[in-house]
Amino acid sequence: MKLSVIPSSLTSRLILLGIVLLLTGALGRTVLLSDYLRDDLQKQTAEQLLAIANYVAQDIERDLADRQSLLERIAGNLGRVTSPAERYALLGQAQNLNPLFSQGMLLVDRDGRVSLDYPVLPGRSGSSLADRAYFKTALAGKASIGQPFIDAPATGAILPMAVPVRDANGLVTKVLVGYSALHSANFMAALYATRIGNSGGLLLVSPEYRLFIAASDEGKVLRPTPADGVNPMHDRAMRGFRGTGITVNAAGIEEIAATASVPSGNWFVVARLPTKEALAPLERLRSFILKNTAIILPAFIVFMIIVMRSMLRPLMETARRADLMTLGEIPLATLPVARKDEVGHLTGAFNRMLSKLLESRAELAHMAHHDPLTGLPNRKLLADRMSQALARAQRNRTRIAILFLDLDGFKPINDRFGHEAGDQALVEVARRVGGMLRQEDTLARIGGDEFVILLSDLAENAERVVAKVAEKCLSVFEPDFVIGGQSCRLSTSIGIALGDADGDQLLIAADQAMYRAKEQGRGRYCWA
Ligand SMILES: Nc1nc2c(ncn2[C@@H]2O[C@H](COP(=O)(O)OP(=O)(O)OP(=O)(O)O)[C@@H](O)[C@H]2O)c(=O)[nH]1
Repeated sequence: MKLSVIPSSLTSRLILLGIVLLLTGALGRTVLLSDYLRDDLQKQTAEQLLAIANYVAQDIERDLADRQSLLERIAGNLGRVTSPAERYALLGQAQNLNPLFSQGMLLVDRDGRVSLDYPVLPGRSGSSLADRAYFKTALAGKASIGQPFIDAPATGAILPMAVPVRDANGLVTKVLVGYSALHSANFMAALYATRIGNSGGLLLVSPEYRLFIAASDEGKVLRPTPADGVNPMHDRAMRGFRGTGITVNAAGIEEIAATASVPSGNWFVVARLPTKEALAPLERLRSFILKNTAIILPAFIVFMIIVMRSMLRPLMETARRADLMTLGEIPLATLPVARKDEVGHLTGAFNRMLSKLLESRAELAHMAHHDPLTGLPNRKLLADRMSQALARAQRNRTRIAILFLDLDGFKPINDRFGHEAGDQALVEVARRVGGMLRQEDTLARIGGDEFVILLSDLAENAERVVAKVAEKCLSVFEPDFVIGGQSCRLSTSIGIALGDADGDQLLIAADQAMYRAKEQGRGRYCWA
């Protein structure tokens, strides 16, 4: 990802990250759930279809068994009567008691000719069934179910069933045939009417005749089954496979299918449902998650903006105040630590850094205004104090005094005892002279062995006061100095200037007066 597309604001980045996580989460959930649920749904659908197929197959099996046993009972009774009228009455009675053969019953002679039909319908009596396989099987002494056929469009497909009629010796004398309309209410009407889902349904298949015997889809009834190779699962079912599977039907639609046997008819029931429909809940779940995410997203963004702003407010405030400090719009000062979190930590660190900065700034300021050896104010600070004192003097009609001190014969001390010993002597001079001054007076070191005393707010008796200070100053040099372990004498020459106008002029005047003191023998003071 190019850096330029990442927003520079932390809030925007976190919101962007949140959106990415939210979308990834939604997408991840959709993909993972889809995979997990797809298998589950397919398995569950297959199990349900198998249960339906088994249930329908058992129902048909029972219907066939009921019909066969009814037919056998009637055939048994027929064997005991001989006159056509009695036989007709017997058939009528049986039909009235249990109308399982909705299209009636036929009594067929051994040569295949229909000798009796109930109810009497045009064209049936006298017709021949000699070529029908079910007739031949029944004639051979075995109950049989024939290939369904359509007699008249109104009745739909009819299923013929046949049983042998035996005489007292057990010989097959006739064949009793029963016709059931497949879609009659007490037969397979339910199968015809059953839909599984919107586009799924049931099929009853005869592998023997390669026919759809019954189907939820009326258009398939008595139509040939697909050719081999068109529908792999159908091919397996035709070869005897019973169970569940996923296949592609003749129309090219993938479907989940389950098969169950109807042994009496040598048929099998297929319960099927297009996979797309079976997995529809998955699609609904997917679109629910995506819609949900689309609804949540704006709320999430608003929530994130509010939370981020509230969490980052102290940070923004810290940055704002730090900006103002660097621009000099507010004084450097520590910031309040509002919270004990990372922002609080950062603010604390900022405060500590600021303290260090203030300390080193104070140190620098001190260094800029003080003599590093003696710690006394330097020439710059002296100039500041002089200008302040002069301003006061002009305001209050007072004067200031400058006492310019230059040590006498300091060079030989340096030469004799070394520079370090000379430094000690300078520090001692600063200590002694500084010690005899008042708090409000200023002692500055402005050069190698040059010191200046600034006395301010002097009134009428200025000369007397200043002279006294100059004398005291000379007196502090009277005790010997211990330099390099040896006692030495040290003195100073002092030039004094009094005034209230120009500080530089006062300094020059005091300096010149100091030179005169040197000329007059050193260890004394001279007035400018
Ligand atoms: N130890 C030390 N010596 C310094 C320092 N700054 C200046 N000096 C020395 O102080 C001396 C001052 O020179 P001068 O005032 O001409 O020497 P002086 O012997 O006092 O002469 P007069 O003022 O005429 O009495 C020089 O030798 C400088 O090297 C310092 O910080 N430490």
